[in-house]
Amino acid sequence: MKKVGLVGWRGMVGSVLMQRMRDEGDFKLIEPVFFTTSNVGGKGPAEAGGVPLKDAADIEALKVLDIVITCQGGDYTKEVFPKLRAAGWNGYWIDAASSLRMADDAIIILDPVNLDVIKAGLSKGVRNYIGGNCTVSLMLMGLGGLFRHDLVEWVSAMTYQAASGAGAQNMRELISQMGTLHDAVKAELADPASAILDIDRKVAETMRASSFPTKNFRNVPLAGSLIPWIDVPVEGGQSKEEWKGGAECNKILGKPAFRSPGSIPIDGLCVRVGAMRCHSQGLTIKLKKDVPLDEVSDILAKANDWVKVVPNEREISERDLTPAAVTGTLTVPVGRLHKLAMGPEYLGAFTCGDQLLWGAAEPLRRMLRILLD
Ligand SMILES: NC(=O)C1=CN([C@@H]2O[C@H](COP(=O)(O)OP(=O)(O)OC[C@H]3O[C@@H](n4cnc5c(N)ncnc54)[C@H](OP(=O)(O)O)[C@@H]3O)[C@@H](O)[C@H]2O)C=CC1
Ligand SMILES: N[C@@H](CC(=O)OP(=O)(O)O)C(=O)O
Repeated sequence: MKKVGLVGWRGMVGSVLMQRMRDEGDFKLIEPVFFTTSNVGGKGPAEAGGVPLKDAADIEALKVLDIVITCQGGDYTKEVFPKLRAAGWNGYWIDAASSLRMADDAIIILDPVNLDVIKAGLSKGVRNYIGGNCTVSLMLMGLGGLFRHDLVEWVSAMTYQAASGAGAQNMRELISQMGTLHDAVKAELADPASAILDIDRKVAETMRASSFPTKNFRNVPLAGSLIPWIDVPVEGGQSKEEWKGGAECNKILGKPAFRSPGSIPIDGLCVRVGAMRCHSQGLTIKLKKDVPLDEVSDILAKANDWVKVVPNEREISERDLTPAAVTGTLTVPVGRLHKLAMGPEYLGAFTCGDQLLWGAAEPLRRMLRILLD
């Protein structure tokens, strides 16, 4: 049995990964070894079999492993990965963090979309397999069929990203904000005769007050508002989250580097909204030719087992194409499919997916299974 080290297993992404591995029986196929950065010698999960947690910075302890899966974060990767390779370790490194994604000796993993790229990497001896950015992975899970059929000239993605993408503390803060807003107008809400503009004014005053809980969202409200910037600025007016759309999508698809000849232009604006853990995206897709809508639906629906085409009708879109419907599931609905006013090659679409499942944990455990097969 392969010895598999798990680092970051108790964090938010790690906990989702652990649950999925339990659900799919992955632990029966491996000898798991659990690590920690904060509690060496402490008690691991049930799967640790009573073996105390090992030090995640201990290169000697990591060196004996066949595979390391880490959800610990980029700082851990930057610190430990180079030392482990420098010590001669030749195992497989599977990572949720972005640090190594664009490295020449790393493959970005999303096997329902790029199993061919992963297999080519394995046969070339690539040892580093990195989960993609959540927004990118969810877009490709939804639209993979159009890319596979080489129908896409370019894509503009306007995103509606959940609090979970910013971390566990941000999810808590979003709920605190919601509660604080409700508390501020509780009495007025209970009185059907109260004026809505008074309620609105009080809500606005509350979210602008210095006492409003905003520490984790860089001192701005999210509940009742939105944040039109995600991650650090990069060149050309983009945020890094927006840059990842082009850079990572092309790499996942095995295309030339973003902005070089043969790559697919993918760009847009990334926005944080008050959803909990599902990222949504409104997409404008320039097709290479006028493909009839029924063909588009068919191509999308057949691309993988998780994508679900939602008919472009009001009730079913309101019900099925939302974070509330999708959260906690692996289903990636894609809908609002229609040709846009710009012309028959311009396709409008909307998709939504759980950013902790396909956006983070699921590609990692599936890569493990590919290595075990
Ligand atoms: N959040 C997201 O949406 C995505 C995150 N990622 C990547 O995954 C990495 C981890 O993200 P995420 O899981 O959100 O980070 P978390 O902050 O939830 O967990 C990271 C680590 O923090 C430590 N930790 C400290 N206090 C606690 C606590 N109270 N509960 C749980 N863990 C605690 C744990 O390490 P220890 O047990 O060693 O103390 C844990 O492994 C990110 O840095 C990013 O690189 C990738 C895709 C999406
Ligand atoms: N940046 C993403 C979450 C994330 O962790 O992305 P990445 O894995 O590319 O660092 C968000 O805020 O929604």
